[in-house]
Amino acid sequence: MSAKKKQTPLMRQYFKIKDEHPGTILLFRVGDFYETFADDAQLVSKELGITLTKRNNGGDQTPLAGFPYHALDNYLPKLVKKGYKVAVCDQTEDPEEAKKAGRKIVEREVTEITTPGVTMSEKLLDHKRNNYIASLHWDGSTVGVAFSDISTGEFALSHVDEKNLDSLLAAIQPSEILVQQKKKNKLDEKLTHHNISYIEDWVYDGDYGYNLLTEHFETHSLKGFGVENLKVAHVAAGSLMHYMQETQKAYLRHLRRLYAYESSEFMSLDAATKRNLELTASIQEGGTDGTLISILDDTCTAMGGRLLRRWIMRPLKRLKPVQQRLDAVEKLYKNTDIRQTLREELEQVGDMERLISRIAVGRTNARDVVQLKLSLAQIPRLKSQFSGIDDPLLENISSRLKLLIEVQERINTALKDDPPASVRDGGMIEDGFNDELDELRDIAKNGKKYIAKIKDDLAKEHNIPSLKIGYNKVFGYYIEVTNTHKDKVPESFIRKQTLVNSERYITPELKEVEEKVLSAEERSKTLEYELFEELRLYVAEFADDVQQVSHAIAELDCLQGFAEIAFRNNYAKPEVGDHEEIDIKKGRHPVVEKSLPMGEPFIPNDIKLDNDEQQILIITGPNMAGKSIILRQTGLIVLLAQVGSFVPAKEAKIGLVDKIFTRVGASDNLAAGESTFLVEMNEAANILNNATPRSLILLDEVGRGTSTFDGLSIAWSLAEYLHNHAPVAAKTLFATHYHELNELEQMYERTKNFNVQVKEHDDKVVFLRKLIPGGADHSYGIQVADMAGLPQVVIERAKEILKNLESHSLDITNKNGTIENEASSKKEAAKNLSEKVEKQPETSQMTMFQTHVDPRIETVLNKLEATDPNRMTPIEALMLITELKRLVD
Ligand SMILES: Nc1ncnc2c1ncn2[C@@H]1O[C@H](COP(=O)(O)OP(=O)(O)OP(=O)(O)O)[C@@H](O)[C@H]1O
Repeated sequence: MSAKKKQTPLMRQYFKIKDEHPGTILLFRVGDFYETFADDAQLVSKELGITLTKRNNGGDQTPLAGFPYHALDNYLPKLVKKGYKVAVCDQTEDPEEAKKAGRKIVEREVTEITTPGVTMSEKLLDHKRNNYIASLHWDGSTVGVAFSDISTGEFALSHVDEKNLDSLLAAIQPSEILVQQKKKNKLDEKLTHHNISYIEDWVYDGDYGYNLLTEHFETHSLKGFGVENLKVAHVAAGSLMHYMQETQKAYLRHLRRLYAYESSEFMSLDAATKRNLELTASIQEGGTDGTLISILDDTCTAMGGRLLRRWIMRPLKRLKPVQQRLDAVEKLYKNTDIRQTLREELEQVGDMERLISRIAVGRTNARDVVQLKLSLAQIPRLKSQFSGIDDPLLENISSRLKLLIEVQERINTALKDDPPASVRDGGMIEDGFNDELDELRDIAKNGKKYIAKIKDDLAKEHNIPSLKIGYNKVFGYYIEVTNTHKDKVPESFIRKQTLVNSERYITPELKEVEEKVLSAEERSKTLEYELFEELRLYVAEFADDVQQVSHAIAELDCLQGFAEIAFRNNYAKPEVGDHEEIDIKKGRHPVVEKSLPMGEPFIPNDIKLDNDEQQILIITGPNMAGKSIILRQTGLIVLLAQVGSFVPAKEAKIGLVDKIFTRVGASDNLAAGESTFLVEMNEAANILNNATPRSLILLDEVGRGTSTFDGLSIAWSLAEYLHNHAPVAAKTLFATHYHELNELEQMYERTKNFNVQVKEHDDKVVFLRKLIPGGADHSYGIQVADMAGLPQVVIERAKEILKNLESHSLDITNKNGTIENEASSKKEAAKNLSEKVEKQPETSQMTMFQTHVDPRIETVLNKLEATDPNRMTPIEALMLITELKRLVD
């Protein structure tokens, strides 16, 4: 609303600035308040629960909502957490200056825009996770991606094929994504679930982006960063740099380098797999309870915590770096003393990575700088721990731990150990650091002493023992005399103020001293600020070094964390190799084993998968038997191994996996507004199109989101496809309630049946949780329902119905002949069935589905069998159809 009619000068200024910052809430500083007007005021008042009032605007009443300036740190994060962008507009001159220059209102400028993806505020950042903003640019099916975390200085570029974009975004989980305005109505639906900011089209034109980057990095090209060839990503990176500069309004001197993010270096995990494996967020509440990271994070620093999250989201795919991490973990695992000391030292390291970012950009104070110094002081202690360890990765980390002594010393001599939070009020700089400052401080201090002396002298001279000297902003130092002694006051005192019980005066002598003290104090505050700025810029010059050290510390922290967890939770070092076998002995689920009720042991299981004999394992077993847990623990063990961690197993041989896919049938995706079954099928299609022989596929009751027959058919043909169609042939665990799938074992040589064992005792099921070869013959669904406490009458009735269904299906089976009746051996049976599948799909379907035949079909068949159409009148035929219709309705 930029009203063009008569406006007050203040409102005119407001609307001008507001128009210059579309899409943001403008917090407009007026005196001691941040105000919002018009539509912003309505919104802010609703979102923050603050009062909505009105302000006179040239006769009109403009809605107004505001809060005191000191509440900014409280309210601003609340708005940004709700997904808004917030621009802070400050007064950039003293009202006195404005008056002198003949301006009616002070000048104002937007000093910072905070958005979900671009912030340095500790109130908005989680110290254990990166806050990424990504930028996308398309060229055909190639997507140029740039992403950055401005709070740590990371800035990466990548090219991905459009179909892999989901996986990349799942790995970085950006809080905000930048897209060119003209793509607005053409975005893929998956992307629209992200927080998207649309950027003006011109930013994507020509060399603008590339030039912005080379200007910032002060280079002629981007060759030195190894990203020169990522042309499409240059445009994305340019728009990202443009956006970050526009919002931060500062020189981002801590963005020191670009790097190429090679998706091909990392195992691919799409968003659904990350969700299903509950890596960093639980499916139920979205929190971290019950997630892999909640078990695995034993890092001691914020930087380590963030890196661990990145590692978990991007497991490695190449052997050498995996082995290097595992070897380093082993060294630290075996060396408990060193590990414990390292942990103690790491506990003392602050978040250097974010400290240096704030210092570099200028959103900082002396406390941050002192904190940085204390963290740097830990480096020699960390380094000294490595002397006894012979390990290439740990040695490499040690060599990257630069001591940065000169920075520490400079901070040490410049700053007091416990400086105040404000940088404008003095008290930060150490005595003896700057001569002029020492002199000014002396004057201020002596002046105060002198004032105390004046007080004593006056009290004595005029015999007023209670005479006081005070200070306020309005008339500076004053003498205060209570009414009891009023008559003793000499004429030389100049009266300034009358209070209820006392009078206040000044004297020329007092004013003279005051002038000296105050100007010295003012000057020293300004000088302290200047000295602090000088120090800040000096420290900022080391941003790159501090970042490198931070990365080394983060890596060390993750490795020691893995070692500590392995030690505490009894994990084993996996044997990772460049082969195609997965052989896990006594594997456990890292999260479930920690959350079982007291006294209930976790039952470990073996899993062997390969590309020759056991490519597809069909896992059956009753509800609650533990099928899903076996699938998930296999996925997690493979993932942990490729992250470089020990694994919850007695032994594990892991052939490098390039992608893990996990699908759970009928998973809820109502938020996305899609039918659960459609989602399930989309996901299945995605697997078949992307899996390779190196992939691991975990299918948990896929197909159950539709009718039994459809579901079974889909599950069956999925398994067939995975077995038969090169290049898929991916290792697959298929948990299912469709016992019919067990027939696949007879037909396809690399398919094997397993079941999770249970025992029946007094009509109750006892879960043994053991995975054994062979298919399950029973579902025990009714017994499980009984255990869950369904009313007894429902259970009894269910048993009756089941009996009925089973006897009907038996009849049909007998009519068609069972596989066992037709064939003497299992092998032959398989051959028979496979022939049927190939030659006579209808017959084979009957065989496959026989235990699920609807009893109504049988009735219909019986009726038809007893009918001779040649002997029926048209009316009789019509009546028969009506009767059959009634039967099936
Ligand atoms: N190996 C195990 N040792 C101990 N408890 C286990 C084990 N596996 C599973 N459980 C327990 O059994 C519960 C059910 O396991 P899970 O969800 O895997 O069953 P399921 O066979 O997939 O069931 P459904 O078919 O109903 O989905 C788990 O939540 C866990 O508490």
